[in-house]
Amino acid sequence: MDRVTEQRAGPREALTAPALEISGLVHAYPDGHRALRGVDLRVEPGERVAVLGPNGAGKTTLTLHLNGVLRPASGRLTVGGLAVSSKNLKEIRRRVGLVFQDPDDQLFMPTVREDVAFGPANFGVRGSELDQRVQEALEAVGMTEHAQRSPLRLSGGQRKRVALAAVLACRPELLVLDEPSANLEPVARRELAEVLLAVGGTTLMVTHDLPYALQLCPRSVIIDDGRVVADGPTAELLADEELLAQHRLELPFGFRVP
Ligand SMILES: Nc1ncnc2c1ncn2[C@@H]1O[C@H](COP(=O)(O)OP(=O)(O)OP(=O)(O)O)[C@@H](O)[C@H]1O
Repeated sequence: MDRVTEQRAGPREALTAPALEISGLVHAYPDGHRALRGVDLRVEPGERVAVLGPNGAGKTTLTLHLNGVLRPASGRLTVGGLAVSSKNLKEIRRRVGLVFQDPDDQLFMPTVREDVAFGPANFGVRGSELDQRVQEALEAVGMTEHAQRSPLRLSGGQRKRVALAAVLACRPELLVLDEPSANLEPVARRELAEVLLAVGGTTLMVTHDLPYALQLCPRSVIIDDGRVVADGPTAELLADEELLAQHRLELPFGFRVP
């Protein structure tokens, strides 16, 4: 590991389960490629953590383990103290809300409302509670007035908001976002940042957008070649030019970490 900066001061509460704990996670794809080579990561409740790293580092592979889409070759993951395993999969999927990079992978119902209701309905939420969850999630992302429209007719930024609302309506304990700012125009990118800051909660955000990581996530981890190579305050990691260069990370031209 190039560098590990301990972000949290003081003794840890031994009795409080971490929001996410990953130890020794190894993943090999069927062709034998080892995309994760022993990842360790602990995220406390309420933390917002950016996952940074070059193309092919293993970031998406990591996120797909968090709700059991991929199974590890070895290692262990827990979410709120519960092991990610086939017997716990339903509860793990209730706890972990994964927002994919491309909202088209997530939205498939005739209307926005039905898309946002789909997840909680699938977890058994019905009637007035379902209505309330849908309404709250649409309000949180500023899409209430579009509830009856087809997701197909929305802009890319609006579709991203609906995909986020669909996950928020499930009230996940851990929100996982894969490239939330990708393909967004500057205004939509800023508006989504405002939504994410207002939503709060424990969040893991994979991104190549380093200023976005700085704005939204006090802590970042850098993954390269299937391993965590740095973990610390985002401002400190992004101010370390040598560290960034070593892992093919680059701030936009002229951007200075305040
Ligand atoms: N289905 C697959 N079969 C074999 N190898 C794969 C598969 N999917 C991904 N890989 C490989 O695993 C490694 C990690 O890929 P992953 O998509 O997790 O990286 P990433 O960090 O998310 O990259 P990017 O920033 O480009 O999205 C890469 O070398 C990739 O080629």
